[in-house]
Amino acid sequence: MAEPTKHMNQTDSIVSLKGVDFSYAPGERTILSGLNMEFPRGKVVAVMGGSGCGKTTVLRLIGGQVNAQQGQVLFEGQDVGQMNAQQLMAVRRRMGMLFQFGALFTDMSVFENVAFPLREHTKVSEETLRDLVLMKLNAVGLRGARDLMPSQISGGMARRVALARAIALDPPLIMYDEPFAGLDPISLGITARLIRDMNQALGATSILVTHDIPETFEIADYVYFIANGKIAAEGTPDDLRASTDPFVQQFVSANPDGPVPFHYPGKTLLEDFGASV
Ligand SMILES: Nc1ncnc2c1ncn2[C@@H]1O[C@H](COP(=O)(O)OP(=O)(O)OP(=O)(O)O)[C@@H](O)[C@H]1O
Repeated sequence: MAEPTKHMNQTDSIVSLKGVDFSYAPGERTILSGLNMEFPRGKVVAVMGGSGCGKTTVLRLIGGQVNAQQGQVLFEGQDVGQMNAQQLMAVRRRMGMLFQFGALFTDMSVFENVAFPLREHTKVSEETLRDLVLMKLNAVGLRGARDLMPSQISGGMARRVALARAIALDPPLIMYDEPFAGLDPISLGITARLIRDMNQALGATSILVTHDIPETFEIADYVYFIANGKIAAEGTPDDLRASTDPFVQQFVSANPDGPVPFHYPGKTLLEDFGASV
């Protein structure tokens, strides 16, 4: 197993997880156990791993939607788990979030979707708001689509609108939960490139929860693999491609079986069918 955070600059992380233990309810399965992660400013960091390993849970911990039972989740040096509702609201303004499938408000135009966080959280004039929204839409190539409704645009375009909305308040941290899910290969490539470019343009830090190895390795500076509640492997995409660790190999080569088993634990074939195959 890799040593935690061995390549990371711990002194300038926007988010740090330190010895985090988490389960959804007392006595329930431990999802994360003694987890240490660093998310350095300015970087794109991917969080990968098998289905149900706790990737989205990491984002929820950072956003303060759930709290660790042990350890600390630091955002800009402050423990998110210790914040009151008002402090949480203030820090969430500094976190852009692109949810799984990037759901848009279906009864609002593309323009109004991107304007929403600005209207909610700022008191800018209509004129400034218009300029800000058009700038964000321009950045994702959809300035011309401002008056369309979500039902009139493709899935790939919707994802880009959701991205423009996530960055509307110029957050220093952007979290993406499965940003590539359900996209065709071209939209997928465009979205990946936009995530990288937005990070650069905003001087932000991006956390990317995803299953898509090729796109992720193309744009991430650093990758964590979670398994069994811990960091099973970590490194730059080049480190991981060169790794001989069977766990990393299974993911990088997309093998269905390996250290991460294909079968959910249960009865043996012999017990279920009375025969071994
Ligand atoms: N609200 C909840 N209450 C109880 N258990 C939950 C809750 N949300 C998630 N879980 C469980 O916690 C585990 C981790 O879930 P999580 O969504 O973080 O996984 P993930 O790695 O993001 O999975 P996927 O890649 O399939 O989206 C899963 O086993 C899931 O069933």
